[in-house]
This record gives sequence, C-alpha cells and structure tokens, in this order.
Amino acid sequence: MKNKKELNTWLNAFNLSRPLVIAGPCSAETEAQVLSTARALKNTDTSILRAGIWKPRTRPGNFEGVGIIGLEWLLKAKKETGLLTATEVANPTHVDLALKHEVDVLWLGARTTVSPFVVQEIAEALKGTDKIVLVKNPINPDLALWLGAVERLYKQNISKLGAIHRGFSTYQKITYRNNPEWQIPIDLQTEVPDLPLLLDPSHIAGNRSLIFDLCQTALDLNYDGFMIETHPNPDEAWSDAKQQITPSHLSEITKNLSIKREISNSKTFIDDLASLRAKIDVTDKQLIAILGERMGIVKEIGAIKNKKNVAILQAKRWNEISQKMIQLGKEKQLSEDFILQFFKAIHQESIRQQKEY
Ligand SMILES: C=C(O[C@@H]1C=C(C(=O)O)C=C[C@H]1O)C(=O)O
Repeated sequence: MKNKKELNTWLNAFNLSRPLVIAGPCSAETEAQVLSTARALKNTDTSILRAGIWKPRTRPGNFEGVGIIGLEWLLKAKKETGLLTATEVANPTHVDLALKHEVDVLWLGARTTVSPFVVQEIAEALKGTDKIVLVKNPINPDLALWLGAVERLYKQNISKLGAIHRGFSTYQKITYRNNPEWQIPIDLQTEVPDLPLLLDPSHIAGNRSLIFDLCQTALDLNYDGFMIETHPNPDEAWSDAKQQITPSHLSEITKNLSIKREISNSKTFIDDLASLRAKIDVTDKQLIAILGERMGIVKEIGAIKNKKNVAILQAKRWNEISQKMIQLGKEKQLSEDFILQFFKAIHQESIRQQKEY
C-alpha cells in the first residue's frame, strides 16, 4: 500500500481541533438504549455513533446481535442527534443493508480482515462508495494482511479509508484482552503516514480501567482518534460489559487527555532538539562500531568451533549472557523486555555470522 496525501482528506473535513471520537455500545440492544446513548454522546467529543448489529462472537451461544432492526434505531438516532452512524459489516448483505439505512461509516472487524476472500467481496460490494470505511487490524499480528485489506478497498475506488488498531490475539496471559503490539501500528504509520489511524482501546483493554492510559499512549504515537465502546449501564451490557464505559466517563477521559502536536515551531525547542539529536547520532555510531567489534570476535569463535566440529548454539553460555545483561540493564533503568529483545537480536546475528563462516 503506497502512501498518498489525499488519504487523510476525509478526516481533515471534520475540521476537529481534538481527536476524532467514534463511540457507542458494543451491541445495539434496544431502541431505548441506542437513543439514550446517542443523546448522552451528543454532549461529548463524539462525532460518530457506533453500534454492533451483527456480532461475530468467538463461540456460539452468546448474544449475536439484534440484526436489521438495530439499523433502524441507528437511523433514528442520527436523525434526532445529527451524529453520523457506524457499524461493522462482515459480508455483502451487511453492506447492502447498512447502505440502505444510511450508515455513514462501515468497519471491517478483526475476524474479517484476516480473510482476503471476504475482504474482496466486501470491497466489491462497496465499490466507488463515498462512505468512510475503516479496517480493524487482523487478529494475528500481520501488518501485510492489515494493509492488504485497506489496499483491496482502495482498488475499488473507495477513497475515505482508515485503520483501527484493536490489538492482537495471544495465547499468553497478559494484562490486556488483546496484545497492543505497538510496533505494528508504528510500522503502519511509517509505511502509510497519511492513512488515518484510530485506536480501539476497549478491545485492547478488555477492562475499562486501562482505557485512559491506552488513549494517552495512542496520542503520544500520533493517532488521529478513537473508537470507544460506550453504554448507559455498562455492567448490564449484553456483550463486553467489562470494557464499556458511560458517556460521562468518556467525556472525562477525552477531557483529561493531553493532545500532542507533530512538531513545535518554538526556536528553543528546535535548537534543543537538534543538539540532543546530534548527541544521539554520535551514540548510534558508537553502538554500530561496538556491534561490529563484537561480531568480529564472534567470527573468530565461529572459526575455532568449525575447526573442532563444535555446535554454534551454546544454550548455557547464551543463557548466562542474557541473565547478566538483564541485571546490568536494570542498573541503567532498561526494561527486561527490551534487553531480552535486544540481545536475542544480537544472538541471532551472531549465529548467522558463524554459520556463514
Ligand atoms: C559466540 C558464541 O556462539 C553463540 C553465540 C553467542 C553470543 O553471541 O554471545 C553465545 C553463545 C552461542 O549460542 C559462543 O559460543 O560463545
């Protein structure tokens, strides 16, 4: 997917001084619930009312959405409040029904993005639309699949596109419901900087207490806005009760976020930044010189191992090194995760260099 300046035209047209907010219930449950959420969101930063109509649940037997009648409630809410509306579509029939009910923003969910066949069918059903179409990341951490879905839509002349980061499935026990893997959206921004990027903190968190911090991290990483699940009585919600928040809680969160700008024109800021970056450039050069020196020694080790037919991988030694480095790293306030990742990368390169010998 190639970057194009025009990718963010639709977002700029909102003319917002704050991040774009899409909010609303995980699922539309009743007409009263959709309307009361919409009315309460009208007094917040929200521009777009979201509600799930068809809910793809991990296991059958849970509430799977109210279906088409929910689209009528959304339309009613839009007419009353003036909020735009958004819903998830997972097949061409959903697209057809959403368009008939004047839904303004359609999104592809994480379980849809994983399937190029389904994405293609949806893209063809939406061909040439002037609606906004947002693509959630696939459940597996695969940037190419995520961007591939955006590209399929773009190829069908859909120009109002955006990405939503909702985190990635993991088998490991973690604080979050879905692992954020921030490096993937960072890579996405590096590849297509003008593609609007929103955070869905509700699905990453799985728990409302983590939402504020996730939103602040996103703003520090230049995200353009949020999709946040909001319900008048979160604990009573028919789906994802733990991660939903009330509209007033949403207001409190958006009010307390510190909004970052891409750059400051202040002279002292520009001068200070330039001199600190010059120092970083010096240390980076030193790092490369030291890494080169280390690999030189590794090659000598490779040579003597080769002569005596000794295996390259020496798990005990490698284990000793990583443990020692984690300890040393702590003294310099470097996280264990970072040191492990860093030394794993060094070790891999070290094995590659010895194999080449
Ligand atoms: C360099 C060696 O080979 C491998 C690479 C290591 C490293 O880069 O430090 C450590 C252990 C081995 O898995 C070695 O045996 O010391």
